[in-house]
Amino acid sequence: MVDKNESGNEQGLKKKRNVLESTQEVIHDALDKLGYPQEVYELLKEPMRLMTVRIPVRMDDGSIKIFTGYRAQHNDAVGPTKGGVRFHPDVTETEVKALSVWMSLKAGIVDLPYGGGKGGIICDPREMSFRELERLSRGYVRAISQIVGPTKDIPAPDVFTNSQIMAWMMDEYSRIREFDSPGFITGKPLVLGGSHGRESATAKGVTICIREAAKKKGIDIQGARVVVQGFGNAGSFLSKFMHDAGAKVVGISDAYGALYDPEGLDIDYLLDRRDSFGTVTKLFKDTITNKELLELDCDILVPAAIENQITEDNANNIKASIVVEAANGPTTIEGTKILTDRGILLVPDVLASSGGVTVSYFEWVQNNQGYYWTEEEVEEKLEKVMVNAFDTVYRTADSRKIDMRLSAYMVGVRKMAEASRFRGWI
Ligand SMILES: NC(=O)C1=CN([C@@H]2O[C@H](COP(=O)(O)OP(=O)(O)OC[C@H]3O[C@@H](n4cnc5c(N)ncnc54)[C@H](O)[C@@H]3O)[C@@H](O)[C@H]2O)C=CC1
Ligand SMILES: O=C(O)CCC(=O)C(=O)O
Repeated sequence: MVDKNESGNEQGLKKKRNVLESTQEVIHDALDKLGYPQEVYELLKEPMRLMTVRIPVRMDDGSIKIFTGYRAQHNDAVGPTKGGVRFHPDVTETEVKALSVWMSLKAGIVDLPYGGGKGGIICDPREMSFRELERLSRGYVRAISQIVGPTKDIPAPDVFTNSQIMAWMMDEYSRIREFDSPGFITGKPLVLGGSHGRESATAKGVTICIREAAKKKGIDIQGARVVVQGFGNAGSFLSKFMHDAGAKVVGISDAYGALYDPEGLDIDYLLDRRDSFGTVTKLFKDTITNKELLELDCDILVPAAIENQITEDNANNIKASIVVEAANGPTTIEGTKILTDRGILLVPDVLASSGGVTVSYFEWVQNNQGYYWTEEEVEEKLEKVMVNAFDTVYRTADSRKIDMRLSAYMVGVRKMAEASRFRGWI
């Protein structure tokens, strides 16, 4: 049977089914290399729980529309599950499952007391009003309220969700439980118990990984040419950080196209003009495609949008020396192999994009203790965590002569495998 989503995008779904299968392949390899038996793989290859919900929403024109949503909880042996909620027309069950597995790996790599979770709703928020989005966000929380909570599963922002949506979700959960529950969700506005540094945390973590990878490759960030796919939360902050560090951001993109200037784009202007969904290219006539963007001549390429962007079809045309994955799952297994064989240093998603969940953890800790940190404290702690994680994954790859994705999976999977064993699950 074809796993069809609302937009009927079967081809997209086929690709996304591969996302879970690819992840399973690498987990299998990682567990094998670590000497775990097959039963550990059987436990970790899929989320332990998946909830599918149907959410009726009153639209502004008075009609009722039913949306489908998911929440996947991969493994909670280490602690409560944690991960973002995505609002996107191409969301599928398979994608959400894979995203929850990646969250477990991230938590393992940066050593957080969490397992992985992830949620998604099939919808296009770009075509919904503010109030429709509020009703959808609240409806989703009501639908999943039994399986989430500050000590069970803690959501956060992801593609096309933001701090306003987190605020509505937190408010709805607090109403259901009848007490204020800031620790139910992270990525909140500062006035509702959000953390300094969360909004830019994913990009900050990616920036640290780029800096560390550049050192390994002998590339000077000053003057390095950078291409960033996606100009939302991850991509726009990253472009700004790279620009401020003296790099030349020569290409950026959004869902509608891409901009290229070999002399460097005016990042401050683009940041000023982008909308809340990370759209900016619609303002320009002279655009290129996302496909062309990925193949531009540059030193550092950062996919910061969606899955399956670097595949066997284009990996041979990538010109960057370093690819750092801010997005989840932007490179397929085949793409990874081609880039690695070509000597391109690939810093995988589960490491590179783990700054977001790290500062989400800091936010949750602050909510739990009711004591809030300064921006400097958050930055300092994030810096330490990311440098340490990069170093561990790089050294494992180097000593075992494997690519950084496999090494990151080995680092990431170990804690949950051990925790599952101590709990007597395997
Ligand atoms: N926001 C966060 O804290 C984290 C995000 N990520 C990952 O980073 C990636 C981007 O997420 P955010 O920046 O948060 O999302 P966002 O919603 O803020 O921005 C998404 C960007 O991707 C573009 N985009 C959407 N569909 C596209 C398509 N089909 N082709 C090309 N571009 C497309 C959008 O136009 C926008 O510029 C995702 O893979 C997400 O899972 C990973 C870790 C944490
Ligand atoms: O901040 C979080 O808890 C999760 C972020 C996320 O969804 C991700 O890293 O993909």
